[in-house]
Amino acid sequence: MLQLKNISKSYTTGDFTQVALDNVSLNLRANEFVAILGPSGSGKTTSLNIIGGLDQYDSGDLVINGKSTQQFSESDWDAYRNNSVGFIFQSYNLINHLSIMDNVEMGMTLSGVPATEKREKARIVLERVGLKDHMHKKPNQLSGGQMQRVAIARALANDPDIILADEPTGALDTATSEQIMELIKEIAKDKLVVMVTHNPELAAKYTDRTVEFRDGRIISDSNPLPEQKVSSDYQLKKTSMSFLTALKLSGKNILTKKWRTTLTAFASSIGIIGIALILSLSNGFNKQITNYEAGALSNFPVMINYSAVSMDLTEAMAEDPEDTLTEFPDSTNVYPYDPSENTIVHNNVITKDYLVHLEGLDPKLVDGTSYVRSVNMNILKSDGNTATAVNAAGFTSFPSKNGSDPGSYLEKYYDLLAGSFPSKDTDLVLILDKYNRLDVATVETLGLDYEADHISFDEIIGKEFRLIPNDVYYVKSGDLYTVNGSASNLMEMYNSPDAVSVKIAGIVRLQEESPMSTLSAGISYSDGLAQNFIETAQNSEIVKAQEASDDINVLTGEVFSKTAGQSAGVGPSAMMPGAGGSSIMETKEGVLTLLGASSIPSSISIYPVDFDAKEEIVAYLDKWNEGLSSEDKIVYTDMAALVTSLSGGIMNAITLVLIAFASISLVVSMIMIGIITYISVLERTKEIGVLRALGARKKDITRVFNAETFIIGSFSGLLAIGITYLLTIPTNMIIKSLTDLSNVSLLNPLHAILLILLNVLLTILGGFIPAKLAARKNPVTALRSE
Ligand SMILES: Nc1ncnc2c1ncn2[C@@H]1O[C@H](COP(=O)(O)OP(=O)(O)OP(=O)(O)O)[C@@H](O)[C@H]1O
Repeated sequence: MLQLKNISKSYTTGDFTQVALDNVSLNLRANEFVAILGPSGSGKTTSLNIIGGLDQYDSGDLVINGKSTQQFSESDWDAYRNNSVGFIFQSYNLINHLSIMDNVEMGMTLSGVPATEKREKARIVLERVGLKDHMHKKPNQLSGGQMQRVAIARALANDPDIILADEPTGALDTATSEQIMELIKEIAKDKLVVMVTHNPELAAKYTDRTVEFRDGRIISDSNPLPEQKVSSDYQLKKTSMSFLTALKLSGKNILTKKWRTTLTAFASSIGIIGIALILSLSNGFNKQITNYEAGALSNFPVMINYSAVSMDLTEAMAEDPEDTLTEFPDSTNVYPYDPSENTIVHNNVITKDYLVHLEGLDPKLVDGTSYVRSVNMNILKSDGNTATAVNAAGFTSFPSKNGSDPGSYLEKYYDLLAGSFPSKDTDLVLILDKYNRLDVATVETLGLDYEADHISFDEIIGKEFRLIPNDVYYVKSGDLYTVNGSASNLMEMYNSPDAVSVKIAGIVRLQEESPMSTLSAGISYSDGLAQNFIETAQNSEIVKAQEASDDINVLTGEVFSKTAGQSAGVGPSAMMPGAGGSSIMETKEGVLTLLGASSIPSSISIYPVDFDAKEEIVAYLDKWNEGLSSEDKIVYTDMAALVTSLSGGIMNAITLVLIAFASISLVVSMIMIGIITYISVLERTKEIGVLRALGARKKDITRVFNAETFIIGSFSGLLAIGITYLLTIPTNMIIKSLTDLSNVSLLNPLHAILLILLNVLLTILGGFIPAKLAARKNPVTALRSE
């Protein structure tokens, strides 16, 4: 039971106001077939749209089953159209990209009818309209009459109380019109059917009642119904389109324009491809750097030198760290300052306790430790007849590890070219550079022909030197000690039973795949050898004599000119045997160290097993410094950290700049998506009208277009990532040929996922305004569009 009470409706276009309905009152029975007749422009369609809730009246009231609609909200109208009204249009208004079945189901989809029930109901109504065999076709595969049957099935599917038909046979031939009218008449048996028609014969033949309009007013009614009191029990079931339905709808629409979508997706993927490539390169380079750290740089030892840079380098480089001074002042004054206050060099005083602390370091973290000891080991070599002193300045000590074979570090990183790795303290190794070169000074030390073009390994393996203990090496003459010097004496010393024989056990070279070397080429000995020498030296006569004499150098007889604290004489350069000897000889401590009285090394290098171990080692070293005054701290140098913090920072900066550039194309693609969506809105205007007529809310329309941009965004994101993965192949080939680094371009899967999400978000944003515009479209105008 439907009542139109004094309904008026007018349309204003510019200054012109057209009254479409003028105070129309009409009572309709719950079960009758009403024809609305009248000349063109008399207000027939307007009244139908108002009855169907597609258009809203200006004044009056539409009463549905006794319930006034004056207070209806937009969603009430949406629900009313969906629950209670079925529309049949002259031009069918089917959604062309959906199958017949989907078209019929749409109203039920909007009201959330479960899938199986929906399918069953659609099947029943399609059978009823005689389209059982055409269910899976698309609308454009049907004849006009069949399409109108689909429209009737759609109107019936949700079992509404009211069917509104606007010239349903207007586009059909006479025979088909009759069939359709029969169908509608049959429907009208248990429903209210209101049909607008221009054809009085059809009206007379099929309908129960004719209402005639003219100039927006009813001029005749063949079977009027007096006003009746109806109690209101009218309930509405709200509609809502799930995002999945929106996706399905837009997905099917997109399938009808595959090429356009693909091209759009490709164009909008370009920005993401740019960013993905940049990220993959930067990620790859960072990985290379990390590998480099873990490989090459992990082999960089943590060094505890006599002097170290104690402050943050950057801070030290700023001339005025407190930022209190004016640059290039106009002042006529000079400002005195003490540069030592800003000193960045820290002197480490390594003590026995510190060495004990180092012993507590977990051996699993270290490959080896090497020490620089400033002791002058008395080394002689012999050609069989004469012995000569060897300048051991070029000798280095290779890293070794407590409790392991002396050669374990070398075995890990070096190839054995001849002989064997050192297995005892008296084994020396000869380290060659990657070209198998050896500097002539070392060749000479070995007693070989340094002018020769090449020297066979055989001539080197087994070369012998002898270490002469202080008590044999130095003789007392008067109050002083001298080297037991003449040539025959040297031979005698060489043959002394106390002399320790050391031999070149093997020739080694850094492994090709090994990280870079920090050991220099030349003769290298184990720290055990130096420790043994020092142990004997500590009890030697000359050491005891020097310890007893505070101011006289027992070797030269000179008076010490400096005390230890005063001089830089105990620094590493001065402590190097043979180098800077004059300076070291100026203090008692220096001379004692040189003679082997001190077991404290001047410098320690700890070789970590890997990069993580290095972090732990550094943390362990930091522990020592806790609570110590800055002077007493032992400052280490972590070369690897210095290198990596610089390279990592630069890499990140470059990445950011490049991403900023690539982002410009993202903005462009956003605008493009906006345009494409707008075009889609224009193309789908009719569909918007149909959906609104079926009860879709404005929100649902927005959702349909958001779903469309979601699909395009996901597709273009996936496309971008796919293309990026493909592009990394040639990129890597080019980088490999240019830099010899392999697999540099490497897209992090997490970045890939984030970029896809970003792209989806941006496309939805780009299409947001057109989607909102679509939702605002007036359903009546949308339905009229072609
Ligand atoms: N959206 C609109 N904007 C402006 N005027 C409108 C609008 N819709 C309808 N009208 C006007 O309202 C009047 C009634 O239109 P309506 O479509 O109801 O007529 P009708 O009787 O259905 O005509 P026809 O038989 O030609 O379809 C007409 O003069 C029409 O121009």
